[in-house]
Amino acid sequence: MKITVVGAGNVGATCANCIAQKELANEVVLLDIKEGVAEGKALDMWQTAPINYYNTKVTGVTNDYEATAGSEVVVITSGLPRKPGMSRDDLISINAGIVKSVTENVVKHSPDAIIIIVSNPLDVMCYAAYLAAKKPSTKVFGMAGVLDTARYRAFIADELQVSPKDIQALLMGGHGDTMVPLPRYTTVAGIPVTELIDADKLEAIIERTKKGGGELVNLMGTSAWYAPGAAAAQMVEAIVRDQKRIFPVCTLLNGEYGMEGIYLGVPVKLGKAGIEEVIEVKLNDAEMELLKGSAAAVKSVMDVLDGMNII
Ligand SMILES: NC(=O)C1=CN([C@@H]2O[C@H](COP(=O)(O)OP(=O)(O)OC[C@H]3O[C@@H](n4cnc5c(N)ncnc54)[C@H](O)[C@@H]3O)[C@@H](O)[C@H]2O)C=CC1
Ligand SMILES: O=C([O-])CC(=O)C(=O)O
Repeated sequence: MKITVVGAGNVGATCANCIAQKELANEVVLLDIKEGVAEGKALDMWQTAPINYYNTKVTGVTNDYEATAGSEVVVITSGLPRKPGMSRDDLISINAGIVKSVTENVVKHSPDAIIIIVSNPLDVMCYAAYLAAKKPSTKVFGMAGVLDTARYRAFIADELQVSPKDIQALLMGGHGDTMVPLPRYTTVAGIPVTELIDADKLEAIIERTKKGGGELVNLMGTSAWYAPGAAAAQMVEAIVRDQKRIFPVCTLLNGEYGMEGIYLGVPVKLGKAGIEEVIEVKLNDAEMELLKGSAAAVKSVMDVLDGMNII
């Protein structure tokens, strides 16, 4: 089995490395447009195989989609990351064209592949890839919620001084500052988080989560990669091992949550077929208002994409 990661930058290389270390495929192909970069990073990774004891062959190519042919899963990370002072939405003018052309090339060589989008602005890049791929939306979706809930769970673990393994959480909406962490659906080893952390502290954690990407951009001058790469690899694992994991994933809504024709983060079941089920949890009025607000923010960026007339 072959898995391709497009974009051998910070996130793509990290994701490919996680996939190889978990031995999720026989071969991982890393593709980039920058001459030699994917080849170099793949070679460097492959030289960790004798140290980290894995067999997955990692190869790198410069824009050669022939080498990606027959991939079962393709992760698309190509595109610009933001710099301090920018929002993810500011990336649309460049990244929309990149995601469109990459998706077309991917589908040409791997028509049956499940495509996971990582490039930002995430929700709208999923929509762009869906339009370019001309495939069912169950096979074209995006990584954001796994990362955003991981940040939220890590902050809760810090606050309570407990293992991050014991924090379960749900977060919905777009991958922007309007995302909706849901404390009512957050537990610590089954205990509602609201019984363990007081409301003010929980609110501060929620606010930090919503701006979690920006916090890292301000620290590093570019955006995060360890957790994003690992999060995308965890989605790949759920698919190739048919795990039926329940993750928040950016997916096209077809009436769920009263919304239609918009990519938004909601809980789904992820397995061999891609998105096997969209799960509709009950939201109270306040939660629903927040979700609608987040959807409105995504919709305004979708309108920018439509105005670009590239797809
Ligand atoms: N969905 C999420 O939660 C997250 C999304 N991101 C997004 O992921 C994207 C990648 O971020 P980084 O890896 O940090 O950036 P990076 O700049 O380190 O890597 C991007 C790579 O894409 C390559 N690339 C550009 N155009 C290409 C094309 N047409 N074909 C193939 N490769 C191409 C570049 O040469 C570069 O190596 C950004 O848009 C960033 O905002 C980053 C973190 C989390
Ligand atoms: O913040 C960014 O620009 C990158 C990203 O999506 C994240 O780390 O959540």
